[in-house]
Amino acid sequence: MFATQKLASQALDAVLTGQTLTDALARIWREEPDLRPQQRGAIQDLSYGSLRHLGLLDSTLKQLLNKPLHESALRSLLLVCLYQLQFTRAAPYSVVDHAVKVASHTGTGMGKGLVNAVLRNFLRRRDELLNQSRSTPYGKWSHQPWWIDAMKKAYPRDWENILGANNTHPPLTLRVNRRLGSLDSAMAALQEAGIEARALDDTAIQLRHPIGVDRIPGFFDGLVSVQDWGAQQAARLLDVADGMRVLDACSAPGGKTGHLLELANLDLTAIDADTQRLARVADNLKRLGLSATLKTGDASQPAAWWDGKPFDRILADVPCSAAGVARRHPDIKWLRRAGDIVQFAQQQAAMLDALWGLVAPGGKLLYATCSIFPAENAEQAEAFAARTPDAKRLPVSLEAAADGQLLPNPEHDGFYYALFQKQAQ
Ligand SMILES: C[S@@+](CC[C@H](N)C(=O)[O-])C[C@H]1O[C@@H](n2cnc3c(N)ncnc32)[C@H](O)[C@@H]1O
Repeated sequence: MFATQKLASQALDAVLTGQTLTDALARIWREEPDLRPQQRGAIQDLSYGSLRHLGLLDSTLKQLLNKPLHESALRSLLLVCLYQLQFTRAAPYSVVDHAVKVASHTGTGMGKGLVNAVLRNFLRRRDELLNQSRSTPYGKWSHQPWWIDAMKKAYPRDWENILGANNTHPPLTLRVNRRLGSLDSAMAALQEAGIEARALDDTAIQLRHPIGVDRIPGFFDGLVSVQDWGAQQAARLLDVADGMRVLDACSAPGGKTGHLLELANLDLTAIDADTQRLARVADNLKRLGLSATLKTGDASQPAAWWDGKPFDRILADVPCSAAGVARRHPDIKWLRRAGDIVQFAQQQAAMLDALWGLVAPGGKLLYATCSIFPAENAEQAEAFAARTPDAKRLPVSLEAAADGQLLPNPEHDGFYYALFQKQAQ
């Protein structure tokens, strides 16, 4: 436990000083190549879990300290330990013993006594401390106050469900490749492998317990892909047919590119601004046995990569705050600033305007985000429709959300879709 506790604290500390959790963990895997898979799993569980419940843990730690703790490495260690004591089955004496040892190797090494006292005090006063922490929105919902306020304002009925859903473990959903099999064949393969699952519709299968892709039957042969149910709506809504010229303008890592190509024989161009991420589109298509033209490019500057031939369909799955997938990336809850939403919205508007010029008359553009902030979603779509006379807004036929806004729940992540058709002039 010594190594996992120490390295999870380092990952948490990196996020609290501004790094993404993905980058923080990647650095740890690089620097500690000898970690066993089980240890890696434990480090992930501890760092993800601590970030999920950070508001509660932080509020509790503040009560246990007589004065603010400026040594950030020590503070992160205590937060991870409180997470272990409250949310895992680790034996309390072992958590405390290891934490004291980690503290002697952490920062100035002066925190051993403090760690021991704080953790033992927590064990003695747990209920009283947690009740007090949960009496504030920050402690109760483990989100930044501006985020909580924004959700209350945007979703007066649903905000508590949304914040609660953001703190749960995300579901793992598969998309059946209908070119290579059927829902029934995929369900049968799962059953044979002893993996409990249920169908969400005629293509999506949710596993009861998330597992690694190496254990999913048919994954490496392209029979199924991992894709949230909410994300699976994009390719359906775009309504593609054989022979169409299609642009996937922000394509990496290629989840929706692959789905589009599974649904019809398309002349598809996949763009992404990030060349390294674009390589993942190539990998995904290879696994599925599908192909597209891949180009590194900026969706808001098509002059640099467009050949001048209009597209029948464009998917604009734009970069966004990712607030709808916060449970998959709990660091987002702490790294985002309110001003980021405004910046994302400006970038998205520029992309929409630039891409609209590439749509053929009668063609369609689907605007998509994995956000739940209205500035990136409904307000963005309304503003675009208002300033674009030849854009006709089409209804999105989503059972789960007539207005195109899916909110995170046990079945799917938070997503937004708005569909526009270009009117012939
Ligand atoms: C939401 S992700 C796309 C997910 C992808 N459509 C899928 O389903 O797998 C947004 C992508 O936009 C890319 N991106 C960011 N800025 C961009 C820009 N100016 N032009 C094109 N792509 C951009 C990012 O690199 C990222 O891969």
